Amino acid sequence: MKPYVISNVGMSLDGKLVTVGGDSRISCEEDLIRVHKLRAKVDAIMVGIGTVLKDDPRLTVHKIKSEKNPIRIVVDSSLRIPLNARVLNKEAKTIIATTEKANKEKIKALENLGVEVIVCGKERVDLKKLMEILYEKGIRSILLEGGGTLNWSMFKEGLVDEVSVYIAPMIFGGKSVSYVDGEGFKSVDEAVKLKLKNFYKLGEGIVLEFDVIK
Ligand SMILES: NC(=O)c1ccc[n+]([C@@H]2O[C@H](COP(=O)([O-])OP(=O)(O)OC[C@H]3O[C@@H](n4cnc5c(N)ncnc54)[C@H](O)[C@@H]3O)[C@@H](O)[C@H]2O)c1
Ligand SMILES: Nc1nc(=O)c(N)c(NC[C@H](O)[C@H](O)[C@H](O)COP(=O)(O)O)[nH]1
Repeated sequence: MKPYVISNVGMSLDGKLVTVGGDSRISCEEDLIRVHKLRAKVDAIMVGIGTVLKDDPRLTVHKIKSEKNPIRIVVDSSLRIPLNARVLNKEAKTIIATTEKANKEKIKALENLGVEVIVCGKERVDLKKLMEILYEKGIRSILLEGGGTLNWSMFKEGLVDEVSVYIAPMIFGGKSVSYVDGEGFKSVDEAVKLKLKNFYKLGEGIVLEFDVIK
């Protein structure tokens, strides 16, 4: 058994999550409210360490009123997370998923901050195993916020159930982080297939919502 996973991003029309210059101001204010309503509905929010290192996100519900904050999950193979990262603050519970490569002292330092460290995987975090562990902990829904590398692994492993994307009316061009990176599928047959279930204008952009066809 695994939690229900919703993948959400804000992306440019050409599918990028950030410009080649590292600027990721993509979602309009209305979309950020939509994202925080999503955050308020799920048990946990999950990102890769690349996102933490670039954005230093809080991963809490702060754009709308909410009684609780979801659990924050960071996938971080070699525990590169800085101890002063905002996602480690006291505003919500945080789980770091890492691998056997992780430095034991760093694990202790994180646990001293009240962070739960889950070791699962040798080189990279074993995401299938992680989903089972999180389900056993009572987590039934996860908002996967990216970035492109973690999104690839989650789609590749068939762990994503729903997709919602905000497409901003912008073209970034260049080779920067896209919605789903990684090695990619070789053929259309292998590609993840989606069923469009809703779409609507939001601010200057458009939101598309899909179910993943399993
Ligand atoms: N616009 C948006 O909606 C949005 C959302 C999230 C992130 N971003 C942007 O995306 C960029 C970060 O994306 P990224 O791809 O560099 O990093 P990422 O956030 O996807 O983190 C990837 C890292 O997670 C770790 N990891 C451990 N186990 C893994 C596994 N099994 N599979 C994959 N990764 C695993 C690895 O260290 C890997 O490098 C940043 O620039 C951020 O601003 C944008
Ligand atoms: N949906 C979305 N649209 C964006 O334009 C953007 N840059 C992100 N980025 C995802 C990142 O993980 C964090 O959502 C932001 O960096 C905000 O972080 P906060 O948790 O609000 O501090 N996500």
